[in-house]
Amino acid sequence: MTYAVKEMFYTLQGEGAQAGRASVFCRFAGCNLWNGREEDRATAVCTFCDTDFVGTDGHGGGKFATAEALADAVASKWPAHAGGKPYVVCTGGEPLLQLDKPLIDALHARGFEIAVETNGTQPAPEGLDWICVSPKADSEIVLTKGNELKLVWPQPAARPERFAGLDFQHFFLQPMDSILKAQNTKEAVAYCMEHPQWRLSVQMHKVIGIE
Ligand SMILES: C[S@@+](CC[C@H](N)C(=O)[O-])C[C@H]1O[C@@H](n2cnc3c(N)ncnc32)[C@H](O)[C@@H]1O
Ligand SMILES: Nc1nc2[nH]cc(C(=O)O)c2c(=O)[nH]1
Ligand code: SF4
Ligand SMILES: [Mg+2]
Repeated sequence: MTYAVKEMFYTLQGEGAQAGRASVFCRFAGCNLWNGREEDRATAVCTFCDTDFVGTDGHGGGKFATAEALADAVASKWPAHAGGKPYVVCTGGEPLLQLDKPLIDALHARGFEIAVETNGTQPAPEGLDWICVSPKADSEIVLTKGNELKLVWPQPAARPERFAGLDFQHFFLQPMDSILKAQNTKEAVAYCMEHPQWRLSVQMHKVIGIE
């Protein structure tokens, strides 16, 4: 299968329980909850996306004809002789529209631990090492277990209580980045203090100004 990748870069994971970890980000093109066009944002299922995932024209992006070719491109972003466990975060767009078993096998063969950032509406292939599900509005999630559930706050149609009983190791509230970010952060802090099952995820990369 051909993989469409918007961009690829080496940075620190900025969100959730793995925040601070050196990671290759592989941003797949396309999403099932928004077409990525600003004129259609208001009527999309997911209306607050902070990411351009349309096309394959970003830095390190492109169309990759095989899993081996894409895995080679990911591996080329990990610094030689870096030591540590190579880590790739598959995101998007919605990565589970494209990430499949051949790509998982090809990344594992190159020594990578594989994380995914997903909206939870697609089943996950076998073999992922870290699954972060971030539910959106009233979309139906089929991925009801994983490593972390990271809910963007506020979403009136997706309250934390709806997800608190699911089978995840970590539960995060992440303030929505919008003109109301300061207010959203205040509210998320208050919710976490009242419901200690939930922890705050600040988008660290935006605070410190890295990709
Ligand atoms: C751009 S999404 C791509 C992966 C997948 N489609 C998803 O939604 O999980 C990556 C992460 O950014 C979060 N996110 C998107 N827009 C955001 C915003 N405006 N403020 C805070 N987090 C946001 C998503 O909820 C998700 O956890
Ligand atoms: N540094 C950094 N950390 C991230 N964690 C999740 C991201 C995403 O867009 O999926 C992201 C991102 O875009 N940059
Ligand atoms: S589901 Fe993820 S990629 Fe799709 S529009 Fe929402 S935040 Fe963006
Ligand atoms: Mg991002």
